[in-house]
Amino acid sequence: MSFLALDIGNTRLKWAQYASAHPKAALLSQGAEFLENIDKLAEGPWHGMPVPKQVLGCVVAGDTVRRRVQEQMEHWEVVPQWVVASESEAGLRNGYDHPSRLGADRWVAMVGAYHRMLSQGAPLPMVVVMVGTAVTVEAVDAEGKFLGGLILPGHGIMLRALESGTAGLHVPTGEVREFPTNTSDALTSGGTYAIAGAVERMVQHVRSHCGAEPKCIMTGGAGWKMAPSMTRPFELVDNLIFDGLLQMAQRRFSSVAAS
Ligand SMILES: Nc1ncnc2c1ncn2[C@@H]1O[C@H](COP(=O)(O)OP(=O)(O)O)[C@@H](O)[C@H]1O
Ligand SMILES: CC(C)(COP(=O)(O)O)[C@@H](O)C(=O)NCCC(=O)O
Ligand SMILES: [K+]
Repeated sequence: MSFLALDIGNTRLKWAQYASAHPKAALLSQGAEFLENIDKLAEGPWHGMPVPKQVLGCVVAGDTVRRRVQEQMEHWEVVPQWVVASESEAGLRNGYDHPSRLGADRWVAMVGAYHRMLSQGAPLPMVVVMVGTAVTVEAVDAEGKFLGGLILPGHGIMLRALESGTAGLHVPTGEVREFPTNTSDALTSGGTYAIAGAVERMVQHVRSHCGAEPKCIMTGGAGWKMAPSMTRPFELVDNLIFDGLLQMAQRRFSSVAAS
């Protein structure tokens, strides 16, 4: 009866198995694999897993990776569904010029964030930050309209770009400091505050556009690294994408999920 949620980013595949396709369903098992290890899912972490009844995922790592993951599910005879961002789904409306060109992970994370915010009280505008390979900073109004968002390089990409574009920046990872006094700390702090600064600008944009203080919510594999350096309180959520996939799955599979 179980439901398998998949979040395939540019660095890692994250998976979570739930008792059913419902936001309140019990989490049965979960894991994460770097993309170089995804060809061993069936013989590794997924070996002996009860056959899921439904699979819903989002993938931004390209068609080859998606096919490699599908191969790991062939013995299950379940047809996975992959989210494509649309004009509207699960209470969200998509303000992108070309809605389907919005990264599926961004769309799903916003759905998760929106329902989380609604469950906590009166509707508020939101800033949704996802810190993964790349960093995305989304603006959503209190009615669930995605207004637009920023894409920035993540920590790793920023460091690699600086290393490859200069002669003198090959140093170990440093600490975040207000006034860095060595190259390692200068690089680490520069990247962290570049992200924090971009987020702060988006908070200002949302506040003046919506006329209300936004709820700020952050997720992604490197979210914990950013949390202490933000200029305002952020709710750090383990995986907004799984929350969003459960919301979408409940609506997409409702007739079967009820049985
Ligand atoms: N235990 C960890 N394993 C992998 N990446 C981690 C870990 N902790 C932090 N990270 C950071 O998180 C980023 C990957 O986050 P993730 O959400 O998996 O990205 P994506 O969704 O783009 O694949 C990496 O850039 C890495 O710096
Ligand atoms: C922005 C992203 C690269 C983020 O990827 P991630 O860091 O999650 O691996 C991904 O959402 C993507 O490829 N988006 C398509 C372009 C867009 O959203 O405009
Ligand atoms: K991601």
